[in-house]
Amino acid sequence: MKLTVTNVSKRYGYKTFALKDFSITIEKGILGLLGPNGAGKSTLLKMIATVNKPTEGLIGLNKNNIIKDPNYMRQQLGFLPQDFGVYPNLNAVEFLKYMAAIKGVGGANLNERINQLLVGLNLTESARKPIGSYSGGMKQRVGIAQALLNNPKVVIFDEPTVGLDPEERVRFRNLISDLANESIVILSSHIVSDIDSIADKVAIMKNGSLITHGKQEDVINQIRENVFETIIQKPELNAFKLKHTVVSTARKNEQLTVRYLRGEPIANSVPKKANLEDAYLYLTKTK
Ligand SMILES: Nc1ncnc2c1ncn2[C@@H]1O[C@H](COP(=O)(O)OP(=O)(O)OP(=O)(O)O)[C@@H](O)[C@H]1O
Repeated sequence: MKLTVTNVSKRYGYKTFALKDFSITIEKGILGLLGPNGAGKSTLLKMIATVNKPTEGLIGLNKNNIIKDPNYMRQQLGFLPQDFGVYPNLNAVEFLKYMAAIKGVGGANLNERINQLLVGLNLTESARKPIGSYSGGMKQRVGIAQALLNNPKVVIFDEPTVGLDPEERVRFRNLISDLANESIVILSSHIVSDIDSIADKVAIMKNGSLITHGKQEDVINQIRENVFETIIQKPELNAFKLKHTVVSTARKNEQLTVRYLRGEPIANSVPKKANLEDAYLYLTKTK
């Protein structure tokens, strides 16, 4: 399995470039796609999922041009779009059967597959209730289930963990880590903690461009000497933020322990081991 995005641009109207000359090669495993709002993540994922077309460039799957032959991708694709909608009057089982029919998934194993997904996503108790009565997180889990119905070889989740509580996030991680042995799994988020414990590789985007792409440890290594901690007085925080990118603050009485990314080094700072959150902020905010 090899997905290649080559010099892809997407322009909306005359001026807005959602994606600019974007290239990436994606192989089996989990890729975390990170970027702030408007970076172009959804635009990229929709084009890979063949529901939007590039203005320029090529997208290929195993050397097949999927812009010309979208069905090659569609046959092996599972997609959870960001704005996924459900039919509120159907229950989860009915909805999954409906989606299976549309995708052309059938056969003797369908009921068993639906059952597996309902168990894997903790939906069995509510499976016979109309989806309209579900919480946002439950609807999202139905969306995840429909993406996995056809045992896809390319799985695209656009912001899959939106609305999921911590326990469900863990469940989601377990579910997709098995998939990654055989498939390309791409998940987008602007929340680093959704990605760092799960993704083999990460790609960081900003303003329609790829800033970096690689194994997590290699991306983190790029900024390894730029993370510091220091203690300041609470009223100093705003002035401090003008000079430095602050990753986090912890309050201790009137003092703050501040984790920050180096602009200019300041006295009494202690170097810290960088993590993916630091790298993401460094690469998207300080450049
Ligand atoms: N249909 C459209 N028409 C015009 N502009 C669009 C359209 N879709 C996206 N854009 C613009 O393209 C840019 C990238 O949007 P996109 O939704 O791909 O970003 P994103 O990284 O997914 O952001 P978010 O995290 O907010 O979902 C934004 O400036 C957005 O306003």
